[in-house]
Amino acid sequence: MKINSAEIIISAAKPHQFPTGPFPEVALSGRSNVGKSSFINTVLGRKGLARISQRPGKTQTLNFYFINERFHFVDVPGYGYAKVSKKEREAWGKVMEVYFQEREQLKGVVQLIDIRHKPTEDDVMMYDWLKYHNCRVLIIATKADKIPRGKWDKHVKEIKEHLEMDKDDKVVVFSSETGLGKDKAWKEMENLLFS
Ligand SMILES: Nc1nc2c(ncn2[C@@H]2O[C@H](COP(=O)(O)OP(=O)(O)OP(=O)(O)O)[C@@H](O)[C@H]2O)c(=O)[nH]1
Ligand SMILES: [Mg+2]
Repeated sequence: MKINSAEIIISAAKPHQFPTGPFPEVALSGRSNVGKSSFINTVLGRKGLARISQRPGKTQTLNFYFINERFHFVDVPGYGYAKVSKKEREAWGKVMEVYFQEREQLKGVVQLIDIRHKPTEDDVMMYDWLKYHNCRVLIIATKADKIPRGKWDKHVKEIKEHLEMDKDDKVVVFSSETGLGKDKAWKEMENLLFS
């Protein structure tokens, strides 16, 4: 996809701040530090657009990016970050629930998983929860530059098995470092957004 324009339009802390336009959107989900913001920057070819955290758990709002005046990317705070207080976690849980359950513009979720490790309990819970709510999910197996190419297939197979993935959901091997998988990721995201 050719990117003509990409800008952040709002960092929303509450549902009433979500943009109300008719544009379709995909949300990025995944553990803290897995590489969601990096993924956004890489696929858009905009280096500093989404902030890359030095400290995990930094993204504490739903960040809406408006692309080509046609669709949204939504950067969602990472789960599995222990240093956030229980109260904060619960408040966030509510915002997220409203978002994933009620957002009509949401056409699919891109869930990032670190290709090096088996999906964590949090990863499995998130995937199950999304499936329970009938979301279409694209799995991005990211940080592929960190393991040898010869191991990719085996790790992808493990991800599929651990998540007990739907036959219809796809896995794309990806690296924000090298740009590997960018075209495939776009093909699948366009499919979610526009079909
Ligand atoms: N080698 C390598 N490093 C990556 C890749 N993607 C992200 N990183 C690094 O992983 C760290 C976390 O990346 P972020 O994009 O900030 O992760 P995030 O999921 O947005 O994190 P939160 O916003 O805290 O949930 C950064 O140091 C990135 O440079 C990748 O594909 N390969
Ligand atoms: Mg982030």
